[in-house]
This record gives sequence, structure tokens and C-alpha cells, in this order.
Amino acid sequence: MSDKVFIEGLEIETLIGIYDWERRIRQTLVFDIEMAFDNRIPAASDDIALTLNYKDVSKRLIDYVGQSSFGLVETLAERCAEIILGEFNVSHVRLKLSKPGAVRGARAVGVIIERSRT
Ligand SMILES: Nc1nc2c(c(=O)[nH]1)N=C([C@H](O)[C@@H](O)CO)CN2
Repeated sequence: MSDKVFIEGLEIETLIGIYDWERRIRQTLVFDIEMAFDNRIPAASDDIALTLNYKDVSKRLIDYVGQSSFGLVETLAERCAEIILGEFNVSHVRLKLSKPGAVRGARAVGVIIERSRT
């Protein structure tokens, strides 16, 4: 079984960065997330209650990230993966966190992590 539920291009404004000037502004981060989930279960009954609801996951991350103030994208990515694995019925997550415009000449920089429930 390799089913997934995904969230692509989720833009969230937050305080992030290691430099003084970054501590005074808010920047937009972009999240691309893939979550392992057996989609045959909701498909059998056409029941939203049995899904991994991508709207619920998105809202939780929008709330969390919007209030966070980490220095590194690594730290924020790790915390987001922990939330997904700990609060939703997800056994494995792949999370790409992009920081657009952070490096001149690059469209975006950031991290990609994959984590599983222990
Ligand atoms: N691996 C990382 N490298 C850098 C980070 C980061 O969070 N992880 N952050 C910065 C600065 O905050 C940068 O985004 C400002 O342009 C530099 N490198």
C-alpha cells in the first residue's frame, strides 16, 4: 500500500531566520507535504470522517507555523512533521519546506525531510 494524501504549495507567513533583519519581518514559507494513508477506507464509504482530512491538517499547520518564530527551517520542519505524525493518523510523512527568495538567484531554498512514527 503506497497511498498518500498530499498538500501542495501551502503558503504560510511567519517569523523565520537567523539574521537580525529577519527577526523584524514576516516571510512566506511554502509547504509541500505527502502523508501515507490508506485511501481505500474512505473510498469504500464515501465518508469524509474516514479520510485523512487535508483541510484539517492544513489548518493545524497554518495555526502553528503562523505563531512560531524559529531561526532554522530545519527546526520548523521537524516540529511540523511531529505534529502530523502525533496528531493525525499518519505513519509516514515527507515534508518539503521552501523559503522563496532567501538566496539571490535561487527561486527557493529549504529542506526536505521524511519521518515515520516510532
Ligand atoms: N540549512 C539552512 N541554511 C540556512 C538557513 C536555514 O534555516 N537552514 N537560514 C538562513 C537564513 O535565515 C537565510 O534564509 C536568510 O537569507 C541561511 N542558511
